[in-house]
Amino acid sequence: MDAFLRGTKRKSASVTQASARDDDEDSTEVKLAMLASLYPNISQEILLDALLAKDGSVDQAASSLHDGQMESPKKPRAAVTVGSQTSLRLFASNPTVIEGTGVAKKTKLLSKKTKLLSKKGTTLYLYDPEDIAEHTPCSIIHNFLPQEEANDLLREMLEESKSFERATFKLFDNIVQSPHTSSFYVATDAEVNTQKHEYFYYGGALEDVRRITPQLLRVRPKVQEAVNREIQTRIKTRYPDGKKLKYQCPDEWTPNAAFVNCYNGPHESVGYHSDHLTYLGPRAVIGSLSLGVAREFRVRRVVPKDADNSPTEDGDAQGQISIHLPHNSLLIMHADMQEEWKHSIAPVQAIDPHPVAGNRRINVTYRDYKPNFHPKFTPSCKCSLPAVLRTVQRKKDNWGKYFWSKSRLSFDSLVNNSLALSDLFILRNTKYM
Ligand SMILES: O=C(O)CCC(=O)C(=O)O
Ligand SMILES: [Fe+2]
Repeated sequence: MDAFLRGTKRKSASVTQASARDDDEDSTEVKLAMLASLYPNISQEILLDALLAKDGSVDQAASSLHDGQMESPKKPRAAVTVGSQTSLRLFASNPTVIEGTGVAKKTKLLSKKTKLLSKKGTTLYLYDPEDIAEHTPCSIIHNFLPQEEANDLLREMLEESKSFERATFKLFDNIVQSPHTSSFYVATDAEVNTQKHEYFYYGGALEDVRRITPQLLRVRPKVQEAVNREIQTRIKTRYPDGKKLKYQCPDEWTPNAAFVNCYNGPHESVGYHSDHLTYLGPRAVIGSLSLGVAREFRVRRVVPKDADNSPTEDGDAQGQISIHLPHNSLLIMHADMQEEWKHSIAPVQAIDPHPVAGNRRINVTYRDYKPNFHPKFTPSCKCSLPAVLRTVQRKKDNWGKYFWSKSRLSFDSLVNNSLALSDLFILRNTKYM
């Protein structure tokens, strides 16, 4: 397997296209990039296995690789196919697999009351919208658009993606490239200009910002309507007392920007991350439309640790869940996703080609950039670079609190660079309470 992050020694190169993802101290992508720069000849898959085996510790993974403890996996990993659901039986404490295994058949996998558990070190595969809503902070709508509309958007984005580039960011002296290509779309020329000159993503400005295309525009109100409906359902059915979460914006979700990702072939991917909150604000909701080749969207909860570094819940709470994302499905990442979970698109050995897209998957993430998180309100750190809005994910003390952190041009220690640790944004966003 090709290394999916390429570390190229280019000391003087500037960061050309940063990412909208929040590659924080615990980002798998950054850790993999560090390992890849230490072991450029070892495949991404082995590096990932080493990281997982050492609970995400780069140091320990590096020494196990150095000592030759990690071997190439003997068996290739399974391809993403739309076939039968088998894994769920391993995880459900009282599984009731009722019917159906085919591509198009709706498979009712669990009775509603069944307790579903993911296990540390294994992956729980979910296909059914009810299961997904129950066990993750996401909901999914299959066959979201009329078929022709989905294909029109897919064709348009396949054409656009011919000129997409890999996001790059700087890691030590290396320029690291993202393992897929992307571009960013906003509504007006003025917004294109503002995005290029005022917004700041992971140490750099976006160079490739485009005006929204006819098909992206056509689909946008449908996404808006569906996402707002799903938000209300989520609030009523899942949140404590049927009330929105603390800090969740009460206003209608209004998509005004879209990141579009293209994954060309089975090895293109994106590592575990949470999305940047700096311009979306706390409790961000994202509408993510998948087109073309079906891929797996993997999610896992981030369980905070005590002061003595022991997890506050048993390890299984962090088990990986895989959500199947077929062509024309709309996944909604709800308000508890970016703060408490991480997500990724895993590389696979093989894919089922799509009749229109061939080996490509297009993903459109519609986002609501909030006016009161405009860059003019973003505080700067001492070195006068704009700060980044983050939440405390790992430590039980202060867990869930928001803070403005120094933006890292290189891989610094996040904690030492924090500007403040407080609910400070509330000062100007009281309605979020
Ligand atoms: O491709 C996907 O489904 C996810 C993309 C993603 O996580 C992102 O753009 O931040
Ligand atoms: Fe993301």
